[in-house]
Parts: sequence; C-alpha cells; structure tokens
Amino acid sequence: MIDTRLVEVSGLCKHFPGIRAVDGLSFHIDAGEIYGLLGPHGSGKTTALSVVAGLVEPDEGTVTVAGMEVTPQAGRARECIGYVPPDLAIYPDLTAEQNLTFFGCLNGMSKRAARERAAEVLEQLGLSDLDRQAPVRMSKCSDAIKHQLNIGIGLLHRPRLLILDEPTFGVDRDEQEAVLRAVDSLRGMDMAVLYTSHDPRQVTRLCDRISVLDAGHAVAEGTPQEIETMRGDENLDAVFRAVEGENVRV
Ligand SMILES: Nc1ncnc2c1ncn2[C@@H]1O[C@H](COP(=O)(O)OP(=O)(O)OP(=O)(O)O)[C@@H](O)[C@H]1O
Repeated sequence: MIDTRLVEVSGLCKHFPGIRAVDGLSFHIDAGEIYGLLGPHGSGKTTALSVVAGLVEPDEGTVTVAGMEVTPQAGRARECIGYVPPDLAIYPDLTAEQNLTFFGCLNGMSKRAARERAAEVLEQLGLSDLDRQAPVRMSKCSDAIKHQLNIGIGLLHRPRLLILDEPTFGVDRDEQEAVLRAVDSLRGMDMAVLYTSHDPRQVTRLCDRISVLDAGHAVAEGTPQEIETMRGDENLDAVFRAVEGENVRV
C-alpha cells in the first residue's frame, strides 16, 4: 500500500506567558490535500504554522513531514517545507520571471535550472502570459498577481508541504478570486498544502478538510460538509460568529 500521509501533527502545544496559543492540536494531511486552519484573530493559527514550519520550538507535541520530524534544528526536514507569509516578499523592480529565477538561484539552483523552474511555476500559477507583450515589473502588477508570485516563490524548491498563511491578506475582495484559483491548482499535486484564513467562505471552498480553531485547539475537524452538519454546536457556532464578524469589519 502506498503511504500517502505526508504531514502528521500530534499533540502540539505552544504557550506564552499567560496564553495557551496552541493547546493540544493534532491533524494530518495526505498528499494532494489542501488542509485548512480556520479561526478568529488570536486563535493560534500563525503560532501553529510557525511550529509546523520548524520556525518555533513547540513546548509539547511533534510534527513530521515526509517521515522526518520537524524542529528548528532539523535542516533536512525544514527543506521539505515551503512557507509563504501573508506579507509580500518579492522585488518590485523585477518581473515575475526574474523574481523566481533570483530566488531559485538563492535556493542553490544554477541559473539555467532556476529559469526552467521559474517557467514551470509561472505555468502552474497561470502567470505564463504576464510578460508575453513586454517585461512587466511587479510594481506595475495587481495585488493578486503579486500574491500569486509570493506563492510561486514558496513552490520553487518543490516542497512536500506548502504552508500558506492568509495568502489573500491585503488583496481586495474582487481580486481574491485569482489567488484562490492559484491555490486550487495545487490540489492533487504530490505535496500537502496547509492553508490558514479567517474567511470561512475561502476555507470551505478550497480545503478538503478543516480544523476550526478556538483558543489554540480544534473545536471541530472534518470536510466542509461534515463541519456544516456539526453547526448547532455551541462552541463551533461561537467561532463562526467571531470569524464572520471579523469579515464584516474588513
Ligand atoms: N511571541 C508571542 N509572545 C506572546 N504572545 C504571543 C506571541 N505570539 C502570539 N501570541 C499570542 O498567542 C495567541 C495566538 O496568536 P496567533 O498570532 O497565533 O493567532 P492567529 O489566529 O494567527 O491570529 P491572527 O489571525 O490575528 O494572525 C494570541 O493571544 C497572541 O497574542
């Protein structure tokens, strides 16, 4: 039997003075799946991602990716992970292709290999036509394209786990669709995607399975359809009211 389980998070805890930011979180992600963490501000999404990415040491619990335990000291395991922050980490004066080639070289690829990989990533994200007429600097592109490129940089080294922390952060509602399509295009690939948002519509549309977080722990886990059937539960409904309230205010 082929083992498709790529990511295993078990009993994760991360506490700060007086705050249980992550408090006993467990989930797994299979190859090809997009897994969502949905929760209001302060529910522990970013802290959980930081521990899963190996950026922060957990107080308790373990994370394995492709069979390797992830810790801040575990270089090989961390190389299997792509982390895309909510803020843009791209060069505005370079084109999309130049950005990807530059970051590919930083990842240790030859210039030729980086160019080839840049072309593959642009194709994957639906950005191949961007420079067809003439080179376009990223500063002239829409926020959606900038965020798609941000995701592309995380894909360059062919991670087994791609972590997307609020990838539509700062993108207008009417431009978000292009970013969501780019994320959707990653489903079914030989990697796992971990996605966080405090927008229930995004998460239920994109994610195969979801953990709904409150105060660092999951109040519900399942497919979007399963989560829907759990509505009526007091704790779950309180989280949905909180995230929906935040989205009204955005
Ligand atoms: N370095 C830190 N030191 C102390 N407290 C922290 C630290 N990082 C996060 N926290 C606290 O841990 C809790 C969880 O924060 P976290 O940023 O993980 O939540 P979040 O769900 O990602 O929120 P948001 O949607 O606002 O980014 C919050 O109460 C936050 O104030």
